[in-house]
Amino acid sequence: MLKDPSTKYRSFKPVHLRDRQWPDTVLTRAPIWLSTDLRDGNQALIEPMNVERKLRMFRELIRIGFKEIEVGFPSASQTEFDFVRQLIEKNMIPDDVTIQVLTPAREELIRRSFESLKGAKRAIVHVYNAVAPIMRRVVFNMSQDQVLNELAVKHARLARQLADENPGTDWRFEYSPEMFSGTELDFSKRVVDAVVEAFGATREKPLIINLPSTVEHSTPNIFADMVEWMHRNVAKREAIILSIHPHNDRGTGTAAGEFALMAGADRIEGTLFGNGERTGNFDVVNLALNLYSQGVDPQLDFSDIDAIRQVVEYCNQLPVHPRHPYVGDLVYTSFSGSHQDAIKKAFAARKEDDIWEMPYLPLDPKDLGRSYEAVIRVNSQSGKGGISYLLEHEYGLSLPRRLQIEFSQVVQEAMDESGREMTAEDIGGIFTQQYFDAQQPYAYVAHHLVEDSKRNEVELSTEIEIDGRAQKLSGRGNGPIDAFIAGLSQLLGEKIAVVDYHEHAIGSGADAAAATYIELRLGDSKALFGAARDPNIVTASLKAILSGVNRALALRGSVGERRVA
Ligand SMILES: CC(=O)SCCNC(=O)CCNC(=O)[C@H](O)C(C)(C)COP(=O)(O)OP(=O)(O)OC[C@H]1O[C@@H](n2cnc3c(N)ncnc32)[C@H](O)[C@@H]1OP(=O)(O)O
Ligand SMILES: CC(C)C(=O)C(=O)O
Ligand SMILES: [Mg+2]
Repeated sequence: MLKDPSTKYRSFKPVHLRDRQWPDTVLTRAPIWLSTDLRDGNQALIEPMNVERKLRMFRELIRIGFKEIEVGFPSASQTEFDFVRQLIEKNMIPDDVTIQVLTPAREELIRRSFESLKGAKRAIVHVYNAVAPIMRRVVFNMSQDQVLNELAVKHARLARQLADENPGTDWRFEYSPEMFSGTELDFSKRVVDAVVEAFGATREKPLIINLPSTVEHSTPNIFADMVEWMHRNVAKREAIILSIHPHNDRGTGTAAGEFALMAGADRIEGTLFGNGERTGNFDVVNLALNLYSQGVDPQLDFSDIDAIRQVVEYCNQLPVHPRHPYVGDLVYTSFSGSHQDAIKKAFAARKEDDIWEMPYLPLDPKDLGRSYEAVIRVNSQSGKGGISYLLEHEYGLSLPRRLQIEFSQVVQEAMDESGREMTAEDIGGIFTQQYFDAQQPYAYVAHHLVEDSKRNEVELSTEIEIDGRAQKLSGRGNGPIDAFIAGLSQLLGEKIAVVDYHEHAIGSGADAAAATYIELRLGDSKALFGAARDPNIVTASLKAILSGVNRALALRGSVGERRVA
């Protein structure tokens, strides 16, 4: 029998932390953010950024508001080295921004990294070495003690010494026990405690201890437990800025980041839209906007998110997925009818300063520089709500409910035929053709209205065309609609009953027009709508009646039987 292939994997072990605190914590302020777009993001690209692309990204990160930016791995290549030099020599680092460089715990690479930073006002030197059992065994062939002493402590001392030799720079340090997520917790603690001592970290001059899920191995609650365990058990917590660096192998990088901040981390490293090794680094935009949509200022500016996406796509030469949280082309779009209906109603109910409570829209697209245009798009999954939303937003036409139902059937038929999405323009075109242009065979030409105030009546003389031939009508009634219906019924030899009437203004000032929707029944036909718009409100009503009559006749197929007086 074939062996079950899943047996070659092991399940992750839970952390014994019975009194864990993080599940009840609520995040109320932004963490310290570090962007590693120019390092971890860059090292994962098919074609790493050249200096021009790196500069473009660097400027964008500053514009967004990052105060700590990992600008590269200067010992990796001349491009990386030169980029750091350029930032320093051309004085391109704002006073409130600190650059950071990464180096492995290897002497020559640490020395080269310090060389790249010569003349910097401030800098963070980030030293890492792997600590996980798999790396100790297959890469280093070292015991725990050897990794602790010969990699971590020895190189921490070297970094400190090189800093002392270059006092012109305000040095800070970061140490990462790489593969923390796959390492025994007690060993991670031993390494971290030893490195904190080796760097001489104090409350006043703290060391950044960065705990990476270099590879995401477990559910995010386990990572949070590990971070809380470290937060509570390291020897000198007061001398540490506790940082985290999640990856996204299981697709839960954002959740791991959020939980770990709840678990006591002060700082988080990630990239814009989550570019990075394999499935990517933790997505800073995702978490920042999660905070924002909970009412917490993330201290990063994403008010023009599409412009940021453009820069990121240019620099990384990778597209951002259309469903990517907050930024994807489709993430503020509802296609399904019931969603559209709820959004339309919630927009109508919303007042200017209300708390944002919008079904299916966790965040106001306007806050990110997005318009409402793409919020509702209509395809075969859509209903009357979406269709009438588009007519209202794009054309100012506010259809009465029964007309929404009638018109959505017309649109559905057109969509079933074409099988494709309908744009607002398509829908506007169908509405115009079906209702406003329904002026054949009976077309409005002119009218004259005389009020008979004594009898509380009006007398209406109307000129219409029937298939292009002029025809005069006259009638009396309690208003122009009543009077016109009287004349028209006589002409047609059929009763016309007005079932419903709605009218509203479109636009204002000189360009204002009236839109009129009249539901009528011709003879014993089923009731249907006519609609018209015109700067003159009476004209709009008369045209709407003719639109309804023409539509009823067309539906009945009796156009040929009409009567001419
Ligand atoms: C999780 C992370 O993202 S960590 C950051 C990873 N990023 C990068 O690696 C990008 C930039 N890296 C590079 O350009 C190169 O890897 C360099 C320049 C750093 C090093 O290149 P090389 O010296 O050619 O080594 P290479 O990377 O191929 O292999 C690693 C070697 O270093 C050894 N090594 C790894 N860590 C250490 C260490 N801390 N001390 C000593 N040796 C080490 C490995 O055992 C291996 O040795 P071997 O060649 O004897 O088998
Ligand atoms: C160097 C470290 C922080 C890293 O990128 C990782 O472990 O993912
Ligand atoms: Mg990483």
